Amino acid sequence: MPAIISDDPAAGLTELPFPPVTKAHILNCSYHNWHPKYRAITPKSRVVPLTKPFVDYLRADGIVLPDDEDERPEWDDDSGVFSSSDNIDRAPDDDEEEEDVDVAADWRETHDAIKSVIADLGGKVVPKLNWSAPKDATWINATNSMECRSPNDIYLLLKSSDFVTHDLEHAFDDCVDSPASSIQQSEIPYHLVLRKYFQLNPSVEFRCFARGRKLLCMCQRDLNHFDFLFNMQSKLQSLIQEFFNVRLRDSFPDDNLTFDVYVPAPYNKVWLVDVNPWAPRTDPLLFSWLEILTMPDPPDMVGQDAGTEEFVRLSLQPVTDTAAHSNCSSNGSAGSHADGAGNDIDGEADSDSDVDEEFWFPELRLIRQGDPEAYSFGTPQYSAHKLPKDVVDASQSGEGLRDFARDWQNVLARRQQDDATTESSEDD
Ligand SMILES: Nc1ncnc2c1ncn2[C@@H]1O[C@H](COP(=O)(O)OP(=O)(O)OP(=O)(O)O)[C@@H](O)[C@H]1O
Repeated sequence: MPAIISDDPAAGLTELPFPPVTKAHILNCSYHNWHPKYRAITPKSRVVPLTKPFVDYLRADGIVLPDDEDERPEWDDDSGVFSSSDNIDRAPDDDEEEEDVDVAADWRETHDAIKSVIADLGGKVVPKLNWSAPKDATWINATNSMECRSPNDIYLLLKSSDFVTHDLEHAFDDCVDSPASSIQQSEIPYHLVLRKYFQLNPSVEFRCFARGRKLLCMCQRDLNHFDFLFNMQSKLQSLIQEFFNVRLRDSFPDDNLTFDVYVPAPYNKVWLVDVNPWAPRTDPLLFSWLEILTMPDPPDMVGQDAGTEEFVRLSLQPVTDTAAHSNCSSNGSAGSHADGAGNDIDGEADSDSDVDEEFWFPELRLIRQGDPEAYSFGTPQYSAHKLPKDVVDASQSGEGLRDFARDWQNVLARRQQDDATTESSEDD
């Protein structure tokens, strides 16, 4: 019987066709490893190496915050938020007198380093560990965001985040290296990344996927519909493609990677925000990994692929934003072509004379108005990581961080008691 030949690249696959994920690849995507090389194209940040006692503190159950007179937050009735206040005159309560233990005794230097970096970066920072930011724990922060003004804000976020716990406990999960031959989880050099806080516009954050040192596709990071993006699609495609070719393609140690960029107004410069592993753990957002992994290779564009010179020529061409083609939106096909003037001409046959003016761009997938992707994010993201309302209420009780930790213990104790009561009444 003749073999059945299918055009579907996914036919017959029983699992996602990822190349083996190595620890070296995971480590290459750790902020402290890639940042020194890309410092000039990354928003301002500092990296604080973490000592084992500090990492042990992050790993420990429960949230006990170090006593730091400088940063005791104060509830402001007018603004309805906590505010950091220096030298708040506050008598210790009975509990404090009893527990005169310095939580930070073994990592006071790290604590002081963090404090001084916050000051150096203007007093407001956004933290992350080697790979992950505590995006799932913003509910616990007084600002309801990742903006931190004190070391204790940072500890509270990091210790409440499942994403950070993944960095601490599961960084090498699913890596193929033999356990004996390479670095162990316990030997990972952990670093705290502190990024200078700025008002970041989520509509112009994009996740990009590069395979075999070629940019395959990209999409919005924020899963809402932004109409204006459709008018500047080809400009964004060419900017990000140029950024990748010039800045990352030949310098990143691995052939495959995903990376996040930020393209703020007036949309002529690209910033590198993050590098992520080419692995199932990285969220493909508007794509599926199967779709990305089975996407055909981008064409070898003579000239476009040759390096920076041709890209200067490309970026000097006026870009007609309004000509953005619908094929590059959320249901578009992989890749699109643009002529020398930046107009998308996907799918059109060109005359021979046009051929050397043609450029291929990776697909930029956007959320259209009414897209289901947008609907499902009507509720806050990372909702799987949210906690019960009473825990959230305790965090916002207005009495400060130390009191929150105590309130949380009370909530847990009350829940245990309730459970015990329910069980005993069921037994009856
Ligand atoms: N300097 C900054 N100021 C304000 N917000 C920032 C700053 N840097 C990053 N952010 C926000 O934090 C978000 C998360 O940052 P980042 O991408 O580094 O986290 P991550 O945990 O690696 O995310 P993912 O798991 O999606 O890869 C960014 O999408 C951005 O919106």
